[in-house]
Amino acid sequence: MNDTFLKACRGEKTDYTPIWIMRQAGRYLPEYQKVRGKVTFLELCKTPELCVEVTLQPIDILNVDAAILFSDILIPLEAMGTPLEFHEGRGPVFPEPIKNQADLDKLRVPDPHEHTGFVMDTIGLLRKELNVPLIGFSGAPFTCATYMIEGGSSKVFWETKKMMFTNPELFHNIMRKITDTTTLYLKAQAKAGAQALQIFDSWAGVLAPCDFEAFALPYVQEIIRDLQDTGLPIIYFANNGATLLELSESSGANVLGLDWRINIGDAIKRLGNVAVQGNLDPFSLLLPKDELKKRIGRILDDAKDAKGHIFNLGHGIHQFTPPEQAKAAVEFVHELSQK
Ligand SMILES: Cc1c2[nH]c(c1CCC(=O)O)Cc1[nH]c(c(CCC(=O)O)c1C)Cc1[nH]c(c(CCC(=O)O)c1C)Cc1[nH]c(c(C)c1CCC(=O)O)C2
Repeated sequence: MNDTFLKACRGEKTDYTPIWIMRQAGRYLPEYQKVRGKVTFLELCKTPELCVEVTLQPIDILNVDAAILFSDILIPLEAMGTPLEFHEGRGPVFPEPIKNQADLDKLRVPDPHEHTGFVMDTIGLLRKELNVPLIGFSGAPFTCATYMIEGGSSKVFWETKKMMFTNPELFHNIMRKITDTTTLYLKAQAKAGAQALQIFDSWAGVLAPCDFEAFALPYVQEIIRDLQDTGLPIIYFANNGATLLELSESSGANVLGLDWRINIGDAIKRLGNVAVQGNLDPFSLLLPKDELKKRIGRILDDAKDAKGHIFNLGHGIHQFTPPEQAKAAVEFVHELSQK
């Protein structure tokens, strides 16, 4: 069992810097495309045997030090009772976005086994196959709320911010229900066998620090507090969150994910007793190999004083990235960080 990733999460000494890649299972891999060609994305997410297959693909192909459950942050939201669709080229769509309290009242806090049993089944199956740790995950309540309020992806978050500022009570009621759902969902993943949990706050960076503190952070803090009895390391990734670093640390997470917009050494100087994960710009995988290697070396060097460093990209790998570049990056991290 390769436990380098878990050691780094806990801030323990490791023989080398572990690496995994956000969205490491996905469309940039022809092996994924082949499985995905036979089913829709949601069918894939709901078929444990196929989820196991695509979760394992990058472990073998890239030689990464951790696996991440194949699923999506929107799966538990659909389980709350709101229809979810994925449209080719447009991403996720919630055709019935939450507009008022009556819309919210129609949604439940789902039992994770009854409504998302396929996720727990996938975790159980994966643990029998894996020789690296398995990361479970969810979205953070704010990021989840944006999808349910906007009805899908957004650039300006008009509906979300309008609700925050003109009907904060409804906004907080939505956050309450998503938080209760998320806590139960992550606890169930821990019980099913996940060995670390990552909370993705992809859109946290669109908030002013004061609004992040008032509308988003308390719910993340609550989830992390309620997960303490699982004993699992928790990774909190607030994308575009360089201005939110100190607040993010107060989430109580063991590890903070960093995007590429901040120098990792500067981030570490601002933080206390927390490990960091990141932070190579996903697009720098397109650099010629010698330059890619130099960049990786610089990040490893800048992170040398970290309480623990897990190498990763600063956000998900782009779908047109050549897989051999990702493979080379993993090799460079392992080679350059060898103690
Ligand atoms: C915001 C968000 C989503 N999903 C996720 C986030 C947070 C991370 C981030 O900020 O990138 C998280 C996610 N989505 C997926 C995983 C699987 C595990 C892994 O990282 O390998 C994880 C961890 C699979 C997926 N989730 C999705 C795909 C592509 C679906 C396909 O095969 O067509 C995959 C592999 C679809 C998805 N799912 C989501 C969107 C916006 C989209 C469409 C955009 C796109 O197509 O890239 C919501």
